[in-house]
Amino acid sequence: MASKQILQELKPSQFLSRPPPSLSLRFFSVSIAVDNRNRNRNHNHRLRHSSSSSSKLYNPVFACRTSRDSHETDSSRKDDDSPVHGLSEKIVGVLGGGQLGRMLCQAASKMAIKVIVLDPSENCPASALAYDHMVGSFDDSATVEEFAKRCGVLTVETEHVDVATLEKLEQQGIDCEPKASTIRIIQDKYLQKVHFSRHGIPLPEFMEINNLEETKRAGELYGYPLMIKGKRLAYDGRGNAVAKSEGELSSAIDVLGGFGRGLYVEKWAPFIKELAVIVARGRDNSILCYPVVETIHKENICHIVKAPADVPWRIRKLANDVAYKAISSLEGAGVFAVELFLTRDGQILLNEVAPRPHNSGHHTIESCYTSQFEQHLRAVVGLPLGDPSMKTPAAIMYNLLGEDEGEPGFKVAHQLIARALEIPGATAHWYDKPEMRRQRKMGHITLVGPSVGVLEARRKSMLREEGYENRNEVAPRVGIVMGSDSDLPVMKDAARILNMFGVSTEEW
Ligand SMILES: Nc1c(C(=O)O)ncn1[C@@H]1O[C@H](COP(=O)(O)O)[C@@H](O)[C@H]1O
Repeated sequence: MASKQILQELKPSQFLSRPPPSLSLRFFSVSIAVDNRNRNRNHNHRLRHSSSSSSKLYNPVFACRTSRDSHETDSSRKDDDSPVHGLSEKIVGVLGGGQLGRMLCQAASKMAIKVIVLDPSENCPASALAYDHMVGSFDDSATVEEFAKRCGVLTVETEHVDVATLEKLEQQGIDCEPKASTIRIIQDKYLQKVHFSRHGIPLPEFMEINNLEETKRAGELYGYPLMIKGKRLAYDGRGNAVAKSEGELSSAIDVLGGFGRGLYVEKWAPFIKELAVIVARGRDNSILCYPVVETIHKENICHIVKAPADVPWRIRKLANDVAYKAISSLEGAGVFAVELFLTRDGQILLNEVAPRPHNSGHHTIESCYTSQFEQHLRAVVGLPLGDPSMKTPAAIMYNLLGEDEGEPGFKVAHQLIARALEIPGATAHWYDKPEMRRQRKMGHITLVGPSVGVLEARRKSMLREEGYENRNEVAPRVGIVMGSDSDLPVMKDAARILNMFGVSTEEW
């Protein structure tokens, strides 16, 4: 297990060995590393991984604060063991240390809540900001058990964790939020579908497939295109394949790794928009929903999020109701993301749920009174949930996906960030992943401002998309207010005309 000290030694040279392409971004990266080194020196906190630390494990606050050297004096040890006085004394253990873990750490620092992460990569995005980082696999039973002993509450930033161990730990009294039962249901997308259909949540039709014959029968029943999905370990588009005809079934199944990995099919949902709702549940079972957003995917990966979604009030209400009902059927505290399809005929169907903060909620950092990350921490430690409403009229989140491998990829991303920094209302988030890969989520940019239309123009200008060089920010949005039901015929015609001219409307 690497100690923080080793990481401190590694990080600066790692920055130097990969010269960032622009001076301003170089400063950006280095300043974070330096801050962190100072912070760690001040706090002098490290996980002790030997069994000798077990005498302190009953107290999660003290468990992480073991003294640096065996020859330290009693008084320094006493100081090390003094209780923390953050907004919660619980140490939050997070399985996974990717960008979601990193943003949890950022939110935690505001409240002086201590977050420790378990992640196999020594320089994972959360490592530099976590109170501590245990280097190890969140899919390895012994490691998860060892890690859990040091936490007041255990949570996840990825659902692809060893759930059997979480169940065992819960039986031993370890507090997991959300509950292991929830992770078990969600990490298997087929089980997820079975669970939600049993709870009356509207879904695309689906069925398990074990061989080509069954898949062909599903194709006859549901028609084409047919969506084929892996049950487990599917994320960021990996694990989904579309067969446009019966002839494409075999190759789609091969792409997914064959029937051995566990597959199921879904009837193609004729959606006109993809929507998402972040839902928070506190330990007291109180539930709050964030505003409905529209998500735009490219090659199955989230690309753009628009908040609030430009859909009629009735659709927003329906989306909220479905999301609320779905999350009510699961156990445990935290934030959950509910991804939805809006179909041509105005139905809302559940696509899938994540038991953690989610890409569709990144905009909340700048646009909502309580970000999804702060909310998740509040929920799992048992603080009151915060206000999820938007404090800006609109937000757009744009993912910085790897455009190229290695250095050329860093260069493209950093050039775009440099342009984003000149846009009013823009905030750049860079996850500090050591390796650049095509389509990998490397960072994101959030734009906040007066309307989604204005922000869309700013986003396009940032990307230098054709026709937006002059920052054309005219994008009207008309509110339709009815005094009484008798206004309906007139208002309906007004809405139809506005729609004909591509002017977005909102009914109040
Ligand atoms: N993108 C997702 C998903 C998902 O989409 O299912 N689950 C977790 N994450 C975030 O991505 C990181 C891994 O990112 P990389 O694959 O780029 O290393 C996780 O640690 C979590 O923060």
